[in-house]
Amino acid sequence: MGKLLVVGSVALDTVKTPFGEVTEVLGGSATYFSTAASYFTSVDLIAVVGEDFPEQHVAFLKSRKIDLMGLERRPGATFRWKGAYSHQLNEAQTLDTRLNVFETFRPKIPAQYSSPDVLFLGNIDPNLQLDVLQQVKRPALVACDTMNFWINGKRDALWNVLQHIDVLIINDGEARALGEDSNLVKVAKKILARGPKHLIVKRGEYGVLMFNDKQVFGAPAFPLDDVRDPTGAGDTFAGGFLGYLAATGNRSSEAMRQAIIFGSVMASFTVEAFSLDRLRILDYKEIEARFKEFKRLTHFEDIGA
Ligand SMILES: OC[C@H]1O[C@H](O)[C@H](O)[C@@H]1O
Repeated sequence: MGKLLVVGSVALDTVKTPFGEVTEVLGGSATYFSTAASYFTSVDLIAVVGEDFPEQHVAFLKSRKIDLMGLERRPGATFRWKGAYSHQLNEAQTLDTRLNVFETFRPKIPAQYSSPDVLFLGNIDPNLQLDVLQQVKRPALVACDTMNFWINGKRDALWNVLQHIDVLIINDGEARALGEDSNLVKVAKKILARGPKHLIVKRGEYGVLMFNDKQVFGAPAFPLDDVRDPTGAGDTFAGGFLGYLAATGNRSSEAMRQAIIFGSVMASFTVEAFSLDRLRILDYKEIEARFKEFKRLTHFEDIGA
């Protein structure tokens, strides 16, 4: 089982969707990512929280066997995010962001974490992503996320990061902004020419596309009776995807496709409830069962010669 290192945010979220609202619940990109990945492999987490971060959340992350040696607790308040969704549920409207201790976060990689098999650089300043890369022995697989704020504000630093990574995992809006084109196929060609071997484009309810120089693979989002809160779905996808690849150590195109489906399966559970509430009560048998349902959902016969 490979070691997976993640750097990103741990937050307290206040979220409103047409199906309810929650206040100051557990959130953050690294939280969703590491919880999803913990169903497949062992995870080391690098993040920062303030003095006010509830002990029960630490206990939850520990219960998932996530290594928290790299979870810094600093004087001040934990990062807070407030968002709302319309009936569309595809895009969050950010109502308030309080970076608090996250504003001065400078990830320090403990010696014990410095040789991961897989590294996920969550959505932080690209200069910090580069700094993390310099602190570790080059893992077999490096993936990263980003957002429009960095695409527009620190484009050169971001392109520099992309030269050093294997997989870029972003949503369709971010991909179009980075590739400066509305056509995702053209965007993928542009981005792949600049470094990453694979580009994964998350398209919310439309699923996900994976591009590399040989092929394109697509998976739908799993059709669900109840979608209550899409927060963290993309991070959960990345956690399932990289968790599975870290666990198997296999980088074949078959394994990459399975990983896409495991990522989609994990994201489909996250959106069924607010915060990490569905992931908290998930067991591996449910993950396998939904993986198999996915296979049935997307299977069709060849028309023959
Ligand atoms: O990526 C999801 C996270 O982004 C926002 O920053 C929230 O903290 C939320 O949990």
